[in-house]
Amino acid sequence: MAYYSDQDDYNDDIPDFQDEAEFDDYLNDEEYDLINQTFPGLKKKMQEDNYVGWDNLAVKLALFDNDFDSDAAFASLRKQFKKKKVASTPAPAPQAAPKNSAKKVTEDLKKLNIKSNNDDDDDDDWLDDDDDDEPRKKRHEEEEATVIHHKKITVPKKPRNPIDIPKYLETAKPHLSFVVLGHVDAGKSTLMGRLLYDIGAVETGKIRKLKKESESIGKGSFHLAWVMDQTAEERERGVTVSICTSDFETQDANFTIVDAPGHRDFVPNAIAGVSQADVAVLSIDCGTDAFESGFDLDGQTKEHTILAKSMDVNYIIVAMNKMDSVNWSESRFIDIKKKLGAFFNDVGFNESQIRWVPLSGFSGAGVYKSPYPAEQNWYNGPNLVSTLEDVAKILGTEAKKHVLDVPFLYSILEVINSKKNDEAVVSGRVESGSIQPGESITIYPSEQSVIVDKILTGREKEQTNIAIKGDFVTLKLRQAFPEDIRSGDLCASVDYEVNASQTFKLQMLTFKMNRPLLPGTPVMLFRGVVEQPARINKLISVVDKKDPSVVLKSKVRHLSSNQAAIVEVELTERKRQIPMLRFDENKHLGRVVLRKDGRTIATGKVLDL
Ligand SMILES: Nc1nc2c(ncn2[C@@H]2O[C@H](COP(=O)(O)OP(=O)(O)OP(=O)(O)O)[C@@H](O)[C@H]2O)c(=O)[nH]1
Repeated sequence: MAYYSDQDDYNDDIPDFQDEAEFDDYLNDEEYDLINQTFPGLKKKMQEDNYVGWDNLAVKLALFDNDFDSDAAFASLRKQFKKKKVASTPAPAPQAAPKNSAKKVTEDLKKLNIKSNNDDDDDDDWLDDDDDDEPRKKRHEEEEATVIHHKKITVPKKPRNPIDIPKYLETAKPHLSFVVLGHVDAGKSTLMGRLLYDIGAVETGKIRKLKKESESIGKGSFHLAWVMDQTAEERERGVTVSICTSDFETQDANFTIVDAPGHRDFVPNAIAGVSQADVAVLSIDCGTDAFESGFDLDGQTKEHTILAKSMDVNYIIVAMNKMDSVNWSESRFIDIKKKLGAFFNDVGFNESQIRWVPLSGFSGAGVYKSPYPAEQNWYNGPNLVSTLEDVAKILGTEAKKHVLDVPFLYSILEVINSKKNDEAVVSGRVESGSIQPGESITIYPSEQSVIVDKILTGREKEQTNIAIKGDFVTLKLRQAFPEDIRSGDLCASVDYEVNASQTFKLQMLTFKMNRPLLPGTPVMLFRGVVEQPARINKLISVVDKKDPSVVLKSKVRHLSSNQAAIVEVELTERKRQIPMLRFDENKHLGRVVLRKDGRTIATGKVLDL
């Protein structure tokens, strides 16, 4: 009886299946049921025993050829595929082993991301981070000890119904993602609730229900603030949630609001949110003294703004909120604009990158359709939605330059449960290039090559034939091992190589620090929605902030606040690596943030892997 492999011919009776979906379609109902009963167990066994090189189709064909007898199918698969060495496999005794076998085992372990016994990294170093990071520590500990590498292909599969991309780009609506930042109680949730409601993204019935609920607990004004949370709750949740997104559409553009749950008082979540946003909407409470307390004392507004700037967010839209509470006072608006403007300039935003919109999230004036009241007779500029549309057009034109002749890169933000065997459903953001149904992609770090079966977009999750840079889409993937996919994983064109290096060179800029930064310092490294313990291995040089090619000092013992430097960083977590990219490969994915003791100490660009 013939078994499937890349090289073998099939048994004459069975057609030459292109992929698993085709095989599933070939089965009659009874066979399909039998496959579904036997396949998960056998697949699990292949994974647990660390067989490599096989795929779902191979397992299914083995079952089919062996009349759905799992033991017989396993016996045949064992003949075809080899096991990969894992940590529990005892290394050969040193005296009996060939000269370089220990090195080989270590290398094999490295490939599998398994911490070797010889590894003297102290993963607990980073435990001195403050309590803020406690839940994350737990998550790291709970993660599986290995990343199983799967079958990787390098020859791309063509789209099922190819689209003329240049033509598509001429007419495609721009897409803009934005994160809402601001001090506690600055009116962020009310503003977003108002926006979604006025735009028609929330049904009136739902708002009525929320209003009733909020009034019943004496917090009538909260119904708008609850809209975002309710939308998030109703989504089908996957195993990991790092950020939530809400989509809405206007005549001129598509938008995604990025919401990092709990980011209000938890900077790491704000980092995750900012990392997925093209622009930041900064909500400022213009109420008497409220701005001053948010801006001067707490500093959250400042830290968020600095983070946004250093993470490639190049536009800031200032929602001058709660203007109703100061009777739409022009002088109050001017006063705050002056103070904040000076700070934005210090951070590196120039005038053309900042928009100021007076509004009231509560009444809706200045948000979308509601007109300003008579007292506001001094501002004739666009409202919040028109401002967002303007920026979407500018950035959309820019994004379209990064669609053709560049690799497809996609950050997975959420893994959504799927009931189907071998189907993974993921949501995330296209970081560069484009994707169409039928194309193959590889997911890192598990290196599994999968087929994009469907692309879903927008609030209604409608099917689309293409997604391009900047789009937030859900991908339905076939031939996948969903159990080995996590939020933070990276998808890439199959002919694009993503490096798995644990050590890399970083050009970084230090923030205000309490203590100097020494070689060996343990830190938490944030890249997009993932974070990993890391260590500053070497301080290579101090460079000029404006021109990093100018070395100011090459023997560096420590780094102080506000310095630009080239350093070597090592990821000390061996359990699961971050697929890294250089800054020159992708401006977004090649950026990291470093935190220590609950404070952001530096941001950086990955130079070399
Ligand atoms: N006067 C006035 N009050 C507002 C406005 N927007 C929000 N508020 C009130 O300000 C308070 C805080 O609003 P939220 O929307 O919950 O603020 P937030 O920034 O999301 O709050 P956190 O999530 O706690 O950071 C609530 O009591 C709101 O009713 C506004 O435009 N005008």
